[in-house]
Amino acid sequence: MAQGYLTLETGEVFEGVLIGAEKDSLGEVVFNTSMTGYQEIITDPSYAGQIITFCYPIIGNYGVNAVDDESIAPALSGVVIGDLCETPSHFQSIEKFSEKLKSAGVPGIAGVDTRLLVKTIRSRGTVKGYLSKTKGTDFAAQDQTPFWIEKVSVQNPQFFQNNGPHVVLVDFGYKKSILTALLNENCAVTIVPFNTTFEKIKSLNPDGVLFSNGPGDPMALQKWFPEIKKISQYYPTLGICLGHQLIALAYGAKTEKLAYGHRGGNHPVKEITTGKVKITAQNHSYVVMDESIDGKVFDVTYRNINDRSIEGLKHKHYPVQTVQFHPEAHPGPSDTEYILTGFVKQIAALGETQYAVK
Ligand SMILES: NC(=O)CC[C@H](N)C(=O)O
Repeated sequence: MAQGYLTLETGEVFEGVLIGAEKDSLGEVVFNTSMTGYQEIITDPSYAGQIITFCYPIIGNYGVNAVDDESIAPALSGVVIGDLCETPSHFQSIEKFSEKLKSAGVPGIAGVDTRLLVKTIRSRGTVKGYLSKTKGTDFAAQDQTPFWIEKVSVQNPQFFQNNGPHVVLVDFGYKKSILTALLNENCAVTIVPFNTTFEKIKSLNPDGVLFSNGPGDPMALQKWFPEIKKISQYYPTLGICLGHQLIALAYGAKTEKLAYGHRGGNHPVKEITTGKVKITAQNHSYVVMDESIDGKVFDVTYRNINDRSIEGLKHKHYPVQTVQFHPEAHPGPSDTEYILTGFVKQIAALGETQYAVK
């Protein structure tokens, strides 16, 4: 295996051996603290454009299976790991982690002091990094931030027949587990491209709308905020992660970037109404700013225990709720699965009573 380097924009260089696809890569270097779930993490479309550092030291030990991918193809820019296991052991394993990276066209670097790298990101904030056989790069010349959502969203609507309520899933880069959770509740689901208009959604006659997770800065979708607002005023709506941020923005709130994001499977959030703490799966850089919330429009439903950031909103008049964390889990705990099942129950009940605005 060839020697390689991860050069940070701030000048630090980390050495290791190159794995996966043989190509140079530029990305935002982030870290995930989950102890398991590397397959779900690399296939989560929200990581598009990012180089993920796995904090857990051994990666690859249970291989890669045929069922846990969260999307058709990984969209991330690279991985950084400590100890790569090339002798996986698990009854479902069909290939090695390094083989998966290679076939998916994802470059990586192993044998890195990931603890030091994570400490560096924690002190510097999220920085860009360059993965290559050689040290360094001209970041200014390399730099361009594509509109990732366009690359990961479906091109055309996809319909899944079922005998329960009909949910339109607006795809900014949805995780398969969101679809699976809806199908498990017997929902019929239409997945639509991120730029689907209110009128088009109306023609699909849904019982509820779910705005998915997705990569990048939610402000990149600014021109769609009026459509998002209209849709959520007309249909019972759930927003997950990017979907949460978009709904908040559509109603006039603001978002900001965290120093190094929340990514992992053990983020504690408090449910305000009950005072109960749930352990959640998270993967985000941006948060809705507290002071930007209009208390006449939204109630804050969840808060992060570690930094008190907003983790959920509920509209005061419309049946609209949003969560910054991932109730569909995968990877991570399913403490908050009730949010998805509750949404389906809610739209089924509203459908029966002829939801007033509709
Ligand atoms: N998982 C997500 O939907 C992430 C949302 C957004 N891209 C962020 O980083 O904050």
